[in-house]
Amino acid sequence: MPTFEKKMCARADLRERIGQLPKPVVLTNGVFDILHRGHVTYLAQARELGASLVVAVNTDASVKRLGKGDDRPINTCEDRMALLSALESVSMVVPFDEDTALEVVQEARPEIYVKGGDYDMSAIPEGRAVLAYGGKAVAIDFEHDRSTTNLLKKVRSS
Ligand SMILES: Nc1ncnc2c1ncn2[C@@H]1O[C@H](COP(=O)(O)OP(=O)(O)OP(=O)(O)O)[C@@H](O)[C@H]1O
Ligand SMILES: O=P(O)(O)O[C@@H]1O[C@H]([C@H](O)CO)[C@@H](O)[C@H](O)[C@@H]1O
Repeated sequence: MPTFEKKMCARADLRERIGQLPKPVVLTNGVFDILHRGHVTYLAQARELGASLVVAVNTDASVKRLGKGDDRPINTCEDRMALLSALESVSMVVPFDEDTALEVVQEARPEIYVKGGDYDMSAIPEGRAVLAYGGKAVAIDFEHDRSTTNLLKKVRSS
């Protein structure tokens, strides 16, 4: 097993493994179906806000429920987690099967919760939960105009 795959954490081990990470811990969540420059820039910026970055990744079943398309996700949860684990900015990845990452946030209690600038922190359950226990919720502005959906459109029209 490549060393980076050790960053992949089973959901059942989250509480124990998060306690071993340097603080402050930054946590974010998402689908990350086809990794692109917008994602990696955003993750590098998120990591800069703290000492460790944890990424909670939607399981394949939970991606299906988000309604991004019948053929999504393109990459399995295992593969999406492995790619994220290989990034220098990422300290740990964990899957989640719920509709939101609220339970992950409540279990991990990160000092800082981050999403891309397309989200209003006070309007999402994860952001509200972190603010309620005195943590920080930060929206990071988009730096590159990229999305998995647009990449797929490009591939399909070529
Ligand atoms: N271009 C971007 N710049 C900065 N952050 C981004 C960018 N694209 C996505 N993000 C952030 O990365 C996380 C995961 O995003 P997501 O997987 O939804 O990306 P996406 O490429 O927009 O996907 P999709 O097209 O499937 O909706 C989210 O927190 C989102 O806000
Ligand atoms: O990659 P996405 O589509 O940005 O990820 C989603 O984010 C949602 C957000 O945290 C608001 O709750 C989350 O609910 C959803 O499960 C995806 O992770």
